[in-house]
Amino acid sequence: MQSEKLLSIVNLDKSYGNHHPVIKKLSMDLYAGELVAIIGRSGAGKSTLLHMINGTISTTGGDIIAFPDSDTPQKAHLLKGKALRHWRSQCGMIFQDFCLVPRLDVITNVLLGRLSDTGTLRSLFKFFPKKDVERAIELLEWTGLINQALQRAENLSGGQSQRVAIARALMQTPRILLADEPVASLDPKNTHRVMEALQEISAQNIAVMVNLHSIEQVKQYCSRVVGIASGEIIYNGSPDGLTEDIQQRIYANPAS
Ligand SMILES: Nc1ncnc2c1ncn2[C@@H]1O[C@H](COP(=O)(O)OP(=O)(O)OP(=O)(O)O)[C@@H](O)[C@H]1O
Repeated sequence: MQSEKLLSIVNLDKSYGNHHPVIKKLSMDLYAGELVAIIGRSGAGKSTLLHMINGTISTTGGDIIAFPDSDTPQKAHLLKGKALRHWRSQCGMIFQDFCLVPRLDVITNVLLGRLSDTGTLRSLFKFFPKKDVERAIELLEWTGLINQALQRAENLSGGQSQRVAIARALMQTPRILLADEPVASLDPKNTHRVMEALQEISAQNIAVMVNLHSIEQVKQYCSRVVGIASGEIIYNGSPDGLTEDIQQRIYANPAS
């Protein structure tokens, strides 16, 4: 049975100001349960793509359709205010530098994933509904960090911090998780734990889209890979089909 299509990106364009376009007529779909790697040279447009999906960077042209086959498809790139906040709760994001609040304890950092629903003031005074606290505990158990729940986030290692960031993103029970170079600063052991966590998330029928720099990681963990060069898709398919020739085209110097 075909998985549910969660996202349809159609002829997406992006230019920053009057500069050359960084994303050009890019089209791709995303399905529930996939772990899709986005690869390409530095500057190829990978982060820009993820941020446009999440609504933190505006688009210049084209469409990002959320839940295209549902009864209520939405143009995600046009959402504002409450509707945009709701989309971001359905489409979580994690980053290379984790973006935790260092002086807050680990469990509060996870609970901050519910900020849009809880409200800033309540969160500041650590008033969280019981069901949210129970969910945060569950997520910390899953990430193997329950013993660190009351430690300040600033005392965690990079790998632990990234797992907390993942738990925080999962607090909203998103349908899609976007990960912008989540293992770029991690050692091999922590990279493995984070990539395994992303695999487990996709196995829960969540679509995961991850920017990666290592072909080895793509082949080891991902179900599909999209190779981008200068804002255009060069390859979209199985990691096994990523031949030397295709890799050369993806990583070719744009000036050559
Ligand atoms: N705010 C901005 N204003 C102008 N140009 C920008 C801005 N953000 C990104 N760019 C440019 O857009 C292009 C794509 O950048 P982007 O960060 O999306 O690439 P990337 O593939 O994620 O690179 P990396 O792997 O180094 O993170 C680059 O040429 C970059 O310099």
